[in-house]
Amino acid sequence: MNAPSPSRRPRLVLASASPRRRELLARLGVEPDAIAPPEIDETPHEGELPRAYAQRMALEKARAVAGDDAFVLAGDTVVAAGRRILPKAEDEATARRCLELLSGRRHRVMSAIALAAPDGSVRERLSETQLKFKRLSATELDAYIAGGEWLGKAGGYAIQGAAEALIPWIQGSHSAVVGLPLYETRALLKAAGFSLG
Ligand SMILES: Cc1cn([C@H]2C[C@H](O)[C@@H](COP(=O)(O)OP(=O)(O)OP(=O)(O)O)O2)c(=O)[nH]c1=O
Repeated sequence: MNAPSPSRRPRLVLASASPRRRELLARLGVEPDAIAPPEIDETPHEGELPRAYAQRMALEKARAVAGDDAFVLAGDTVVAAGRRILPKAEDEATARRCLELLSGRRHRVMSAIALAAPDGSVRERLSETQLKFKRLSATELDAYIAGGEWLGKAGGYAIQGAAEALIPWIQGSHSAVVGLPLYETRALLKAAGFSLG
């Protein structure tokens, strides 16, 4: 293992542009030594299933960020309606289409994490959560869209905001839906030698 950093633990780079991942990591008492947004092609492969896609993305993000002497942590959160991978909503029309699809039904959120070690080895975990959206009326849908919280979110919603009031049922991990499954992340970091209490 590496020489201990001044914080007396291995160096850690968070390979993510997402402020939410940083905030969630802070809840484990971990402040990354550096943050490096990964630059990768996030296009799903033809016929790729949501779980495999989330795992591939987390792995590619971790590998895309050079670790030199540091561990690199990356995550990927995918909203799946059956075998379909819902897009990250970058415009209103996409968010609306996603929410119309999710309205009144159950869906899954796959949240994958990957931790690359300085020696090149990678540990991975996956968290799968099921959620149900209430059946959204046109007024509810319009109000949610007007709120703008969908921007940049997989599946066009953010459970950490107003959308939680539209979700009567969840089975799995709330933090995984927001972007970093805390239980799995803690386990991976501990297995890699981080002391997290
Ligand atoms: C479903 C859902 C997704 N999201 C977010 C989490 C992720 O940021 C985003 C899914 O996109 P990701 O590709 O997982 O992450 P990102 O592009 O935001 O950040 P990076 O790749 O740099 O780490 O959707 C929420 O914040 N709340 C939710 O309820």
